[in-house]
Amino acid sequence: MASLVNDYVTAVKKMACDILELLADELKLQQRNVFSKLLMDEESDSVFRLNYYPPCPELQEHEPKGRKLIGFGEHTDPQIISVLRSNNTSGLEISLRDGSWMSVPPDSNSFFINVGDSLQVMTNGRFKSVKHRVVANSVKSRMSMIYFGGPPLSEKIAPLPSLMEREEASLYKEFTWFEYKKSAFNSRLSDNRLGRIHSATTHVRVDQYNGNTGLRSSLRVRFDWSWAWWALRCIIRLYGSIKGDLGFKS
Ligand SMILES: O=C(O)CCC(=O)C(=O)O
Ligand SMILES: [Fe+2]
Repeated sequence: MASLVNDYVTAVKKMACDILELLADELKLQQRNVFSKLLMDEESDSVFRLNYYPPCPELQEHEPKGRKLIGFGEHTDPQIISVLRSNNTSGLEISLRDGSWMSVPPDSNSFFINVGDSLQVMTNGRFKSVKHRVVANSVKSRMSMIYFGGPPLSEKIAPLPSLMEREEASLYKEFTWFEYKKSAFNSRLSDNRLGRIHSATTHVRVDQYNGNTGLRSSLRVRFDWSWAWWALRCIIRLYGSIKGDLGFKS
């Protein structure tokens, strides 16, 4: 199993590097490995994560129309690039400019690539890290696996001087990846992290993240208050029906 995961991560990392080199070409950067070398570095702080979202049958039955239960709250990925693969269950949504959410069609034969916050900063906003979330599915479980390609902890992240046009203002202050990760623990998942390091602000305070370094795999289901509310209502309903079975009046 461990070697299967390692083989998968090695292959996906290579693909992430190829994509980053194509992006560097697109930006007409002479050093086409300027992004990919951060993932290739021995000290690269990359993470591999498995997410499991159980089906939520109660959703269809009881949720008022239009309301969605959240499996993974809205956020942007903080690293450089994320490569996601899922089973054929829908749930992933991206936030559009007007604030509405668009569903990403599930496709177990495709990869979904996300620009991370660090790439947004290095490109001075030319590439944007898009906000996304996962909503619960009422009938099928969703599984996803994501490779998050991150730089070494000590790497300084700032807009690339070779990219900046004359007189172009740097939109972000420089920070190390370690600082960004550390401050991640002190904020909420949905916080606008990059807003805090915008060069108009007076200090660098960075944000959220699952702080482990190195390769890591984990299985988890995100906690969200809407789930707690839903669970509470299930318990109340269950309690009501048990009382009924036992002959109590509800
Ligand atoms: O499970 C998914 O489809 C997305 C999960 C995600 O965005 C993440 O783990 O950062
Ligand atoms: Fe994500």
